[in-house]
Amino acid sequence: MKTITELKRMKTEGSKIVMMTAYDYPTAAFAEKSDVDLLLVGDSLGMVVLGYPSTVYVTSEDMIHHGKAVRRGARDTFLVVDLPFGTFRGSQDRILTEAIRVFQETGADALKVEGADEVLDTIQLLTSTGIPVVAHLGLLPQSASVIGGYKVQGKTADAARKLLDDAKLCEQAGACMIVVECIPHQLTAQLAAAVSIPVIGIGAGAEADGQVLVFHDLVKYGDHRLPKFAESFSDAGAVIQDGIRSYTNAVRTGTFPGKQHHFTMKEEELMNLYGGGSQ
Ligand SMILES: Nc1nc(=O)c2c([nH]1)NC[C@@H]1CN(c3ccc(C(=O)N[C@@H](CCC(=O)O)C(=O)O)cc3)CN21
Ligand SMILES: CC(C)C(=O)C(=O)O
Ligand SMILES: [Mg+2]
Repeated sequence: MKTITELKRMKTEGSKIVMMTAYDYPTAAFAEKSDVDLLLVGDSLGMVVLGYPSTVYVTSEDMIHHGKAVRRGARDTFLVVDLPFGTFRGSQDRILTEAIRVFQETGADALKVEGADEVLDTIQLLTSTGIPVVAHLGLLPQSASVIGGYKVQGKTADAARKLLDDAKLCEQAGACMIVVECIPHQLTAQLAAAVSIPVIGIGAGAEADGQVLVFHDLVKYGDHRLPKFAESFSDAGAVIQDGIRSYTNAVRTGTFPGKQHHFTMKEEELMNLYGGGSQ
């Protein structure tokens, strides 16, 4: 497993860090086999797996349920789990109780929280408790209703300056990594240079220290529209559709099940059955 120290060295050496989301056991196992550096159990699971219209309906129970499955599939990959909407605000007691529960029950290596400002205290609190924290800046899906949708962030000099300040403050608060979402690529370059912790981008250009993509986007699994920044590297949706169509066809035309799928009763038992069985 890549440790934080190794991920930091990758940043310095300029070797790109590969991260993807996973929400279940087989996907996690595939990712580990494919030598993915970091796995994220994103709260995006609410949208791509559970069918909610946004991530705000996701609960800690959801994150724990999927986090445990991913951990079982990838025991040797650095695992980040999102803290869902509303769980890292409020009293320190409440935040700690929630975070400790998710951290312990999933066996995650780090937890991710969206935002800076008031969230900086959370980053500090969790880090000082012994929970590594990944910060998340730029487009914050949990605040989409406030921002007015999924829009590119940091496009003006003022907004960019604020994001640069936030990134430094997240590092100072103890964050071990930063995910930046939907920001101009030039700003990503500046951000990555401004902090010594890895900056992982999504919709943030090639200048980030690494990239993260949602699993369902990168293999095209589902009927959702791909965000503009996403790329699908295979067409799992089409393969799955084909498979299901072939299955329905085979059942209806009688080609499945075939002889090779049959279980067979011994001839002698069959005779007993026809003959009325034991007398
Ligand atoms: N399938 C999926 N992929 C993701 O990357 C993802 C989710 N879901 N759900 C949670 C968040 C939300 N994300 C999103 C979703 C959509 C856009 C999007 O549609 N953006 C516009 C650009 C907006 C602009 O130009 O200002 C686009 O056209 O892609 C961006 C981020 C990223 N995350
Ligand atoms: C888009 C990534 C960074 C995320 O937070 C998620 O998948 O929930
Ligand atoms: Mg998320």
